[in-house]
Amino acid sequence: MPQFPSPVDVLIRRVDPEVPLPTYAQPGDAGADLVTCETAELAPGERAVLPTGVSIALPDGYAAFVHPRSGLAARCGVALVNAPGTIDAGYRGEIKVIVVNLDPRETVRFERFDRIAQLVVQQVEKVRFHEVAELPGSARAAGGFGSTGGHAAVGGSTGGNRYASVVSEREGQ
Ligand SMILES: O=c1ccn([C@H]2C[C@H](O)[C@@H](COP(=O)(O)OP(=O)(O)OP(=O)(O)O)O2)c(=O)[nH]1
Ligand SMILES: [Mg+2]
Repeated sequence: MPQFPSPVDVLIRRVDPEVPLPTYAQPGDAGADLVTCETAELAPGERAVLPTGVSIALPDGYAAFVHPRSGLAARCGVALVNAPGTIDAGYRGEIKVIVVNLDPRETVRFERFDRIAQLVVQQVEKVRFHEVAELPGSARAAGGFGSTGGHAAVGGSTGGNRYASVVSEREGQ
């Protein structure tokens, strides 16, 4: 039988006395689902900061990350503005989720205790920065932002190394 590693203990406080605690929907899930305590209606393009009804105290050396739910993204176009949101170990306030409705047409409605995001708890390294005049060389050097090509194409092009073109360019505007 596979053994699950033993879970890390995290203190949690209900800010809303009725809120269900975050739960992992399936064994082995990385994220525990967070709910909204408020109903909210978001028109296309609208955003909201939704309270989850919980605050936590993470052990030093850990952080929690508020990730989007793929089902909400795929079915409703709901994203997190700051994905992933960072919950610092020292933060004792209520965890909030900054949602945005990216659907161009449909209004999205959240009911109280709908699951809106998922919390992934991870160990994080603290670094000490050492200033230098020159950094050591690397194969990538300063290349980035698409320097290796291979992006998705739009408008029926199949070119492997071309970039998606913006609509105004395609229409000659
Ligand atoms: O999605 C999020 C992101 C952040 N927070 C809380 C926990 C986090 O510890 C604190 C600060 O977050 P962050 O560092 O991302 O925000 P900031 O704009 O840098 O604010 P600050 O100056 O308070 O650090 O806000 C949330 O509740 N939800
Ligand atoms: Mg900050």
